[in-house]
Amino acid sequence: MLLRFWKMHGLGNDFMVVDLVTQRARLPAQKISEWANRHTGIGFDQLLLVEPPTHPDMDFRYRIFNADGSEVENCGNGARCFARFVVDNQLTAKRDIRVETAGGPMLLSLTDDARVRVDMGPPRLAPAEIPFHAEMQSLSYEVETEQGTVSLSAISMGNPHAVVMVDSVDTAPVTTLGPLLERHHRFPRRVNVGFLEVLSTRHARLRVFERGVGETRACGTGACAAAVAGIQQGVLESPVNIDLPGGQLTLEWAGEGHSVIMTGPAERVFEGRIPL
Ligand SMILES: N[C@H](CCC[C@H](N)C(=O)O)C(=O)O
Repeated sequence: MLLRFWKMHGLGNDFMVVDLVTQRARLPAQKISEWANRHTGIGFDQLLLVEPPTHPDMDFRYRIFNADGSEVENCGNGARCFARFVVDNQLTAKRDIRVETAGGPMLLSLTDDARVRVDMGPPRLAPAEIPFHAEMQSLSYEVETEQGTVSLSAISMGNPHAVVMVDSVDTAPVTTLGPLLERHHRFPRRVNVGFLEVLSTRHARLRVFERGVGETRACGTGACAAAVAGIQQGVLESPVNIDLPGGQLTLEWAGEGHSVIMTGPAERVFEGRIPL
């Protein structure tokens, strides 16, 4: 069969998006990493699947696979593209779309200025929920690595994030410390690693070494985790604009127990079909 898909991106974090509501297909795991290859495949950071919901109060099931084929709990940039995809493909007439993910429910809303607003749900801060090995919950943790002791925040947006404060993202050790922390034994399910430079209480820069991918042009859940870490430590205030290499996201968070709200763009690049 030929599988229909859209190539999309959110601030350069790019996706293959597949409708499994009107198409019936089983996608073998090894196909994902083949298709993700930027030279011999389609090329993407993540594969996003649009599926019928398993819960009656949800509109869709939203599944996410990294380029290495690993299935993960959440993808923020992908959520905005998911909303654009299901509306533009007439899979829903709604403008507020409830999706179930492995990391919990989210509400996706198309805004008047063609951006997408996502209620990402509340961050999880308890070490066991991240998961992260620590004696007790803290705003930041000291983690021993081959490059010395690193101070970081550990936060889950359904998927695990480490946030490292840096003086400049331009000189941050993304390609050396990123992989060391991604696979650090204290993160038993690996971790996404964000490097956060605070410019003012309402503005910051961020680079992310993503679990299962490497550095991406943007990471939505990473921006959420960075905003939570900065607000908790009193160096950022809500709402905060975070500049990633691919562009800017706006994050809002009213504090522990409240959802993180992320707003940003979602673009379609092309439509395609691939033999399956
Ligand atoms: N690499 C992430 C999944 C994609 C997250 C990112 N693309 C986003 O926009 O949130 C993980 O393994 O948890």
